[in-house]
Amino acid sequence: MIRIFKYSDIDKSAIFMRSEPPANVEETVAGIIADVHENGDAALVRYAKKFDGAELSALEVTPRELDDALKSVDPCFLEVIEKAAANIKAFHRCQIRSGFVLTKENGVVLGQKILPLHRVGVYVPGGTASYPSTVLMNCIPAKLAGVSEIIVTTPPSRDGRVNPNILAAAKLGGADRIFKSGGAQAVAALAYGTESVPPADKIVGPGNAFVAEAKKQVYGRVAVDMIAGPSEILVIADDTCSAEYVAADMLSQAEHDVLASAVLVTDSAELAEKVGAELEKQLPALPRYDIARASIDNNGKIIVAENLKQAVEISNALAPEHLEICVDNPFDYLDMVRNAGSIFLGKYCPEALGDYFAGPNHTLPTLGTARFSSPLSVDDFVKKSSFTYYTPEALAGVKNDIACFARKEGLEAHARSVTVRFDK
Ligand SMILES: NC(=O)c1ccc[n+]([C@@H]2O[C@H](COP(=O)([O-])OP(=O)(O)OC[C@H]3O[C@@H](n4cnc5c(N)ncnc54)[C@H](O)[C@@H]3O)[C@@H](O)[C@H]2O)c1
Ligand SMILES: N[C@H](CO)Cc1c[nH]c[nH+]1
Ligand SMILES: [Zn+2]
Repeated sequence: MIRIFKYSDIDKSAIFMRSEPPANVEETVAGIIADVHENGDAALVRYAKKFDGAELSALEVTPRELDDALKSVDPCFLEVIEKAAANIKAFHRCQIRSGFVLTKENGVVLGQKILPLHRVGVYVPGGTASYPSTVLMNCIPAKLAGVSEIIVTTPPSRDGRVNPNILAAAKLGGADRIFKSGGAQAVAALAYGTESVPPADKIVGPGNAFVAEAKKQVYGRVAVDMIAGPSEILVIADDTCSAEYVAADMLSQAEHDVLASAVLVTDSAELAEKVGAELEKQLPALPRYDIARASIDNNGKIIVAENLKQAVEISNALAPEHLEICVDNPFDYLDMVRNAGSIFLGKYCPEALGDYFAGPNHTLPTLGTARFSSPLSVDDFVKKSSFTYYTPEALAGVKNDIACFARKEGLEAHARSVTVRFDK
């Protein structure tokens, strides 16, 4: 049963506490990373057996496997992912930035170049569900940025294959190579490289607590996008909302993971009770009942606030991955939102729209990291270089300033590297 809190009456730490990851996740992940670093492919094959129940003879998906899989995919599904891909492309195309050049009258030229990353690893979750949508959400912005090589890695199913729908999305999204490896071991392979898996410059994509922890641990050796861990939804709703819709939206994220979190913040004690009852009504019909049940019981919350302004403040403090503002005038509240990965406005904007179709990215910061992280975007797949050009006359005009600055730092060689050009 979900817990209902009255905001004014309770200890705030109970509200702001996040779900605890499994015990020893840090040590487990550190051990797996060290093993993959040392033993390469052999460790990946061993973990595929241990965690995914798959006996692998090769780690990479072959062109033949890809072709066979594509033939087996439902043609209606192919049409759907093509429509979704078009929406995702249209949205992310607006994120493409070009460099700039600043020229001054004295001949100085300054500028910034934007360069795509060379090789990117995309983690596609596949433990308890399969996520072709994640393939599109990660490969499309990488492609638009101009990444040269996109490596997808995802857990194999027990028969040693990759779900054909994932392969179809990988083909559509422009993935260059696909590997059968999941969890912390896949992240380690992308960070260090193995005999089969080439090391990536950056690892992107969401995953469970093991994947999120592994990305934290390899950060520095490679770049990572963000902590995109177990899914979260926070719904702000008033008494004009349908309890049925609100409960359905909460369950849509609860079903991802026992560690997922679904929260309702409302100014109506009546809606709070109704949504609590509605969750109980809808839960038993879900095929992923056990996961959603555990998520709602352990991490679900309904918070009754004094008014909707306070509801937005509570949401800002929680910094959820997804925020739904289910009221009649949602745009009235948009400016007050400070921390949220992706915001869904109005009563006909269930979060699943964003998971699959609308266009904005669904790889989003979790665990309160929306305070400082952004949704995955084209920006994640580029880096910048700046450039500077000075004429002799322009350098002469600033030589004394630079020499003065360098000497104040005690760096005589810096000063001389400028003045030497004018010593004769
Ligand atoms: N934040 C986002 O943008 C976003 C998007 C999509 C999905 N998600 C999240 O991705 C996650 C998907 O999780 P999943 O589990 O289905 O797939 P997953 O691919 O993330 O994890 C499966 C792998 O976890 C590893 N693992 C499982 N138990 C382990 C253990 N005890 N010790 C070591 N490793 C272990 C195994 O290697 C397994 O292959 C969910 O939490 C979902 O909420 C987040
Ligand atoms: N809600 C997930 C992000 O937290 C994304 C997703 C993919 N498929 C379904 N949902
Ligand atoms: Zn989802």
